[in-house]
Amino acid sequence: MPQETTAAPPVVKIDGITKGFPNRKKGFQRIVAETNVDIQEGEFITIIGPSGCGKSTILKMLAGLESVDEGAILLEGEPITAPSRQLGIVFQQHVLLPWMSARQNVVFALETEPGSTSTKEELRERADKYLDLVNLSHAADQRPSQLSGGMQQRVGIARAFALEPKVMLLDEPLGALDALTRHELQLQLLRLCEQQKRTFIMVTHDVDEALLLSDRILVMGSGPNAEIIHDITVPFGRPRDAETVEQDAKYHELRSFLLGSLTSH
Ligand SMILES: Nc1ncnc2c1ncn2[C@@H]1O[C@H](COP(=O)(O)OP(=O)(O)OP(=O)(O)O)[C@@H](O)[C@H]1O
Repeated sequence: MPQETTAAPPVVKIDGITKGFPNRKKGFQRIVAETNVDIQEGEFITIIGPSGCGKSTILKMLAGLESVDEGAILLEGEPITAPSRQLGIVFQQHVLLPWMSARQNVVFALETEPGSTSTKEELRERADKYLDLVNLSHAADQRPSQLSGGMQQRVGIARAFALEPKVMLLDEPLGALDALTRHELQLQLLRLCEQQKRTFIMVTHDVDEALLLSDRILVMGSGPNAEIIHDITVPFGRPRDAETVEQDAKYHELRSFLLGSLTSH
């Protein structure tokens, strides 16, 4: 008898979605063409594409912050129609409460989580665990004004991760940082993601960041009515380190391919 192999059901299924917006000249303009993607639990997916092609729009639909026009996005088989605690978001810029310390900012997010039954002490421990994971234990008692931009971003990342969502959505999470801080945080994010074994969907403009962090890279063509033109499996094993990845011939091949596909559209 032939053995039947059944793939695990995807944690996220983007099932025939399209999306457009009202447009002053045309009445309505479709921004995202019909899109189908299956994402397995534990995968790190990156979406790249030319400016304005609809990357953030797709992420907002995944977050339940924007509705789909056609099709559906399913999280473990259930349509995403509103934000939920299963879907964490890290934006380019974090709004931290300026009168609270780094730790209090994380604890506050945990306290306001619906249905939380944890004690103050447990929440504080969880906050400290995630601040430690982003190397910020030493700054836990400092307020945002006492922290650098990179440190503030790390508090934002710790806060989102501490909520322990099933899927973490990252919209240009390191986009506002200088090159050196950005590279440091890429390495930290790589370690954090490999430890966490969660599902990640990230939007970035940075091809190197995409190659370092992802298992799959979805390349969008230019809009309007943009489609995913490539779905690339990144061939580097895990755990990864930047030096080994950057020395791999396949890295340079993929990098040129990705840069070429971004500039040719
Ligand atoms: N709420 C909205 N109303 C009208 N048009 C919108 C809305 N949100 C996005 N758009 C339009 O949809 C298109 C895609 O926007 P989106 O922000 O998703 O692109 P992007 O690929 O993330 O761009 P970038 O790389 O520059 O951040 C743009 O033309 C934008 O003006």
